[in-house]
Amino acid sequence: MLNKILESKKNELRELILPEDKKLPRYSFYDALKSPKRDLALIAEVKKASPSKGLIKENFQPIDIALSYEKGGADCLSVLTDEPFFQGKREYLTAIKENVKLPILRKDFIIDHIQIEEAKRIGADAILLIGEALEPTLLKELYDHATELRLDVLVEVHAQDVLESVLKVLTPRILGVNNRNLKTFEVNIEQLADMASLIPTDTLLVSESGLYTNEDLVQVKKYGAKAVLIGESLMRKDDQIIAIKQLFGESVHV
Ligand SMILES: O=P(O)(O)OC[C@@H](O)[C@@H](O)c1c[nH]c2ccccc12
Repeated sequence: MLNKILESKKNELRELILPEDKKLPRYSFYDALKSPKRDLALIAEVKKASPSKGLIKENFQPIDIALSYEKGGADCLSVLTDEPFFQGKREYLTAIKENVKLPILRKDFIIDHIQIEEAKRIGADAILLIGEALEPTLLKELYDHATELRLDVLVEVHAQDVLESVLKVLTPRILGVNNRNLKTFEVNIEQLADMASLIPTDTLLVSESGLYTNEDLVQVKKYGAKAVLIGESLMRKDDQIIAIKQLFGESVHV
């Protein structure tokens, strides 16, 4: 699946026209994760569909979802902009930026410098770079480019050997371990425990994907995660404010 997505992305980029720079406000993704509202920072994802789950949200209202995430005390947002596989749109990100004051991660498959410029113009505060999708040299070049544009970078890896090769070329300020294998879609939370000892002490560790319950959060925190990135389990609920509170084990009065 990952290879299929990357092939399609290459074709998409041939036709990419850069949007105008809307000069939207910028917020620090890193700072928000560094001083979270709870003992574990939350990056809440605005996600309509995925290749593994199909349509996740009927009657998808991206701005309403993002506003509820903000009210529920999310620290940052992640917004899918990939269209063919996740039914995302870059317009969703811009519309959310215009309505919500939280730092936003652009969730897409970035393989080229032009997408970094695009991310900045549409109002992203941070981008995602996936270790499994990029040669280490290109990963480093894209990382440096984003940093020059003052975008934060979430470097994501799934496998331990990929983590090792990434760490040879750079020390990311924020590192995400994706519990989901993007090739097989299998989820494994425990593998974070084995990888945690390899992560540099100054790097902020994010546990991504497949987190559904408060027990899951307690577990990844024990493994050293300082933040979690959650989409599906929040999106599936009718009320995202209640969904966040339940996930964090807080009492909900209805
Ligand atoms: O919906 P979940 O299982 O809570 O996962 C969210 C997020 O981690 C997932 O959407 C994701 C992680 N890495 C990605 C890379 C591309 C697209 C999507 C992703």
